[in-house]
Amino acid sequence: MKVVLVSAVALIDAEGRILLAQRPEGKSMAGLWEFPGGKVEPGETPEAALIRELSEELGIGTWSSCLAPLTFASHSYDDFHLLMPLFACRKWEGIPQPKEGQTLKWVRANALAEYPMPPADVPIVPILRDWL
Ligand SMILES: Nc1nc2c([nH]c(=O)n2[C@@H]2O[C@H](COP(=O)(O)OP(=O)(O)OP(=O)(O)O)[C@@H](O)[C@H]2O)c(=O)[nH]1
Repeated sequence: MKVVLVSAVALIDAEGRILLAQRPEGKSMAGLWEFPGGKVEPGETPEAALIRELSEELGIGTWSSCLAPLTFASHSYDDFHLLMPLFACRKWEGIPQPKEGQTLKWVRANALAEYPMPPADVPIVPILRDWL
């Protein structure tokens, strides 16, 4: 089984809400809500991949020093095994914009369960809720 490393982040605003992005039509798992992030390229650190993805997907900037390791997902899909570190981040520059056709939503921790997420993300939700 191919292990795919994806770096993701819980961006947390001043009111303690978390940013979710809804996958657009035409992509795998369209309509599901996920944490911003994406695949780590060869030679890239998870932190660098996330900083790159946040710029590409949301048009915001952040720093490795502002990415705190929180938990991870390890989940077998049909065609690959996802290993996804999840960082927490409370500090960035700019305002998140949907630059890749996603829908963005700031969600309170206790409302996360109302947003259908990829199966890999489901065990993360209670961890995040307890931590916040
Ligand atoms: N960014 C992100 N990806 C996630 C989450 N949960 C989850 O299973 N994934 C999976 O991790 C992979 C992330 O890849 P990506 O963001 O770089 O690429 P992509 O959406 O174009 O994916 P694709 O290769 O399925 O079209 C996707 O297969 C996505 O479905 C999550 O919370 N955030």
